[in-house]
Amino acid sequence: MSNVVWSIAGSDSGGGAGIQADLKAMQSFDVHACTAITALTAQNSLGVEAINAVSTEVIESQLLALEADMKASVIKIGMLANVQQIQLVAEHLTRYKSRWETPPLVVYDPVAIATSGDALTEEDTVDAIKTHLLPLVDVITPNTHETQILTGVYLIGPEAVREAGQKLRGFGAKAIVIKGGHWDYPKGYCIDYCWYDDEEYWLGNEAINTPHSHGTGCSLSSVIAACLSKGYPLKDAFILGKAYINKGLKSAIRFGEGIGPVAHTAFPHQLEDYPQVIEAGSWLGDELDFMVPDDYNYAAGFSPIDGELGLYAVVDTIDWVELCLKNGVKTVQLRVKDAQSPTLEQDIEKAILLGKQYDGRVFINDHWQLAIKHGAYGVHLGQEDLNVADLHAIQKAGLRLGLSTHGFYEMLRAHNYRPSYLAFGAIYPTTTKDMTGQIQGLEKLRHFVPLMKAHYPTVAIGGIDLLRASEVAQTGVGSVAVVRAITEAVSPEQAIVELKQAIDEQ
Ligand SMILES: Cc1ncc(COP(=O)(O)OP(=O)(O)O)c(N)n1
Ligand SMILES: Cc1ncsc1CCOP(=O)(O)O
Ligand SMILES: [Mg+2]
Repeated sequence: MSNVVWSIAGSDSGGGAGIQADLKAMQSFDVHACTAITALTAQNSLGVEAINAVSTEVIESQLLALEADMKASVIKIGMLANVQQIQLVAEHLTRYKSRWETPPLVVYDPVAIATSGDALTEEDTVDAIKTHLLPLVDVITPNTHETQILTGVYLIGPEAVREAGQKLRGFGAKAIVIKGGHWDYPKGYCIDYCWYDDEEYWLGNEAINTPHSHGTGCSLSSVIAACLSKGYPLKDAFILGKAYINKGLKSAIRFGEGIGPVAHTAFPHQLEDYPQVIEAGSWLGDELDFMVPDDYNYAAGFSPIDGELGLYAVVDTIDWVELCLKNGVKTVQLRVKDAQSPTLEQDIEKAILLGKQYDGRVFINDHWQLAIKHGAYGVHLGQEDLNVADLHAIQKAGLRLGLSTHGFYEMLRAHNYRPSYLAFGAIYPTTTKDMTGQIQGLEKLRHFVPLMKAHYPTVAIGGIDLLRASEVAQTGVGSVAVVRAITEAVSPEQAIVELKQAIDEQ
């Protein structure tokens, strides 16, 4: 995918919102932003004095120039000043979607200007948006006010938010992000909602108390567009957008007499800036009336691990466990995927004993009941296991808990459980496990590590061989987990020595 993103939006002479905000936000996420300007607004920190719509001819000339040479992977749309502009943009999007070899994703932030020219309050404008534009939109990002204008639903609680989302889908938008910045429910919190592919995602954090929030909507949707262009799934783009805005609000300052703009900083690497993933049973989940499942079983705060995990061998037999421990691997996981294996329990028991004999940390994958029964050092679980494993029992037995994460949403979900370590993957393609659509790459690992390293031991896994081990270790990740780099090596003993050298483990 190309990292070219277009912003079709209005210029804000005050530099805080519109095209100006879009360019800064996209720059922070390292994509190239092109623009097609729809209106020249005259505004400052005190308000909008005029909206000077650009003619459809001039907009079209910008779009044609970009199309000829700099096609976008994602197109972000902001202010459209009148029905003619909406129709023109819809016509062009229709062509891009049907003719381009890689059709662009469309992110639409329906801007309602609050003073003169109130773009979204004209009935024919709203009708044109619903009829012409929304069927072409992949992600719509309205705030509370814009959601109410487009759907007629007043957002008085989570059910109303879901209903509004459903209406927007009914108009054709494929995915919905409803921004809760003006919602104040529960009091003092900012809650945002995302829906796509039949799943809903809720994020929340304490509201950040600043008047200087001009341009947050434009910036959030621009970050979402940039992250989609970089290949992040929407739930991760949503998280990163929120974290970027939170970080920007904390350092926002005024430049005129009125409301200052949200600050544009950089990729958010402080966990404190990130929102919470809201799950059923949590305090925020209760406030939002989320249904708590019958087998609800939440526990947080698992036994800590002293230091980093270093070279981490993930193997499927007792012989491999023994070979690794004997050759100085200090972290080993027994990963038996055949739950019907007749020797399962005896293998787990033996692996745990070997761990004690060689003073190694032996984790058991999946089979947490047997891990507890035989007193393992720890268990490793996936995200789906969080819904079914008895986390209380694992915690009470003092076992360490390692959790898999594939992206930023899962990372924050895992953080709700305060596990003993976090694994991130798959870094590269692998043949050991089907990781289709979940390859993270080194760039995302470079963001994961600084974000989580201060809070957890970190592990990178997936497709890591001897050649790649040092570039992975250079990200600062505390552990490199491998299967084939050891089990398919000509000399596994030699591979262990070389892998340890590559990750600089003494
Ligand atoms: C260190 C480490 N990281 C990730 C995984 C994957 O675990 P999971 O998501 O539970 O998938 P399976 O391994 O069960 O297929 C792991 N095992 N170890
Ligand atoms: C279990 C697992 N989880 C994510 S990738 C992976 C397999 C890693 O195997 P390899 O090191 O052979 O690529
Ligand atoms: Mg597992």
